[in-house]
Amino acid sequence: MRNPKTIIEKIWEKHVVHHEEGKPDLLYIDLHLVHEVTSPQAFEGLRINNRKVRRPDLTFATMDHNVPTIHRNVIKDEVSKTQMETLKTNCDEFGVPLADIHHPDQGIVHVIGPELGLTQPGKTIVCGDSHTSTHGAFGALAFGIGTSEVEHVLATQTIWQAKPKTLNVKVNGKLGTGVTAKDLILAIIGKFGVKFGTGYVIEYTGEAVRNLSMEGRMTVCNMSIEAGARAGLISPDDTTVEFLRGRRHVPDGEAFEQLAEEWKALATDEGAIYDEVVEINAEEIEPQVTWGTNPGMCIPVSATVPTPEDGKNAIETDEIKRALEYMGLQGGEPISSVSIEHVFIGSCTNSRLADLRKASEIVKGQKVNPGVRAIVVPGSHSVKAQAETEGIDQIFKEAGFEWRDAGCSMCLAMNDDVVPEGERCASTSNRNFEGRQGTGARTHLVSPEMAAAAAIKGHFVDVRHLSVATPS
Ligand SMILES: CC(C)[C@H](C(=O)O)[C@@H](O)C(=O)O
Ligand code: SF4
Repeated sequence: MRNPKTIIEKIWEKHVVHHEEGKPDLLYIDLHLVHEVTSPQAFEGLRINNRKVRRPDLTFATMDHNVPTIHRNVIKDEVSKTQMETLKTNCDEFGVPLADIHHPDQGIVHVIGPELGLTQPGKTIVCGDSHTSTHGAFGALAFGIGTSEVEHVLATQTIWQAKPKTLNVKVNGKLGTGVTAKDLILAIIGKFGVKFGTGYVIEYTGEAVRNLSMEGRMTVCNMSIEAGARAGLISPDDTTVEFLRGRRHVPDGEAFEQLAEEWKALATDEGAIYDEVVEINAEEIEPQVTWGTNPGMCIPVSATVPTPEDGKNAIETDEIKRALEYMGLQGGEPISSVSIEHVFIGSCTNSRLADLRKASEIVKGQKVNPGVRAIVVPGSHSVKAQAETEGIDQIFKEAGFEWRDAGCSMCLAMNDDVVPEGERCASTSNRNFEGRQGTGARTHLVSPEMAAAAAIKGHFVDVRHLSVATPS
């Protein structure tokens, strides 16, 4: 091959509408996803300027951040209510398809895109939401944008973007039994830090990445933003093609086979050069638990919480001290000795059917620890319905979990699902920032399996050594 290219370069080149040396490129956008929080001012801008949505057919909206997960019609918070009503009015007026709160397609925007087959390899995908990187799992160039950019894309179907640098995160070897995609991405961020991706689009490669399911790949790409990256993606392969086969927005028959070949040809060419490469060995990764207030503050479940003395310099020492204080930890205690009061299984990181299935395997026949309140919030209406068909809801309910309707929920506590001040939550979401799940709430990020095990035991446990038969 003459000029081997990364998938990032290939997608970029296909979408440049206007290029001027030394300036950002104007990129064509294939799919614009919209939710209630970051769109109101954008639509208002169109109205003021008397503009239309240029391609309503390439735009898709849903309600996810604010939606109640019990009593769908009772929206107590006025801001939430207004945002949802405004989205409905805007979509009606501008002709944008909307999966509203009662629609069977409703769900977290990053769960329904792939589910409906709207997310496809090679597409440029944007949304006024940082975790748009999730869609990169399909070999799409997908990134979050701000509200003024949402308006620009609505009006023009294009966006100004500086060409990003490329970073290859190569994951060698195989993940061990009981070690998940969530543990992999936490370990990556733990090793390289929350800023290592700044200015880059990451491509995840290597044996462990190839072996991941599409759900696992979405979990990894979802958290690219927590590494500071613009986006994260994985070159498409047969796993990608099979996930998309038969989905609503992909063609069928011969047209699909042809498209599948085009998709696979997008994969990074042998010998393509990245601006930067980092490597990690999958075999060394254990199930992870975050102990602090950013996703990089994570340790293997067998480890002890760091102390300020572990800081490599004054800044780090200070960061550890502050995080320990917020989290109500001493430092030096085994993370497995830390007890929790809440468990949240949900969010665009880990609320897909595969996540719920795996968590339910741990929960089956067990009881939620009496000191724990545990909730499961499926990522979409469709995930919920499928889980119910499989009896997964029953497993959770019999164990004492609450089984909710789809939405972002306790991931960021914009609805009623809040962790009270000073209380601790094992959460399958992607952010453990101060106040993320409620003022003063303490979040520990884990995989769905680890969250399920913590719900049963009341503290963190290594799922690999979990003896579910002997409750402790
Ligand atoms: C509300 C939205 C803008 C925000 C984001 O961009 O990520 C939210 O989804 C989050 O996860 O914090
Ligand atoms: S589930 Fe959480 S991370 Fe994902 S879009 Fe909603 S609020 Fe953001």
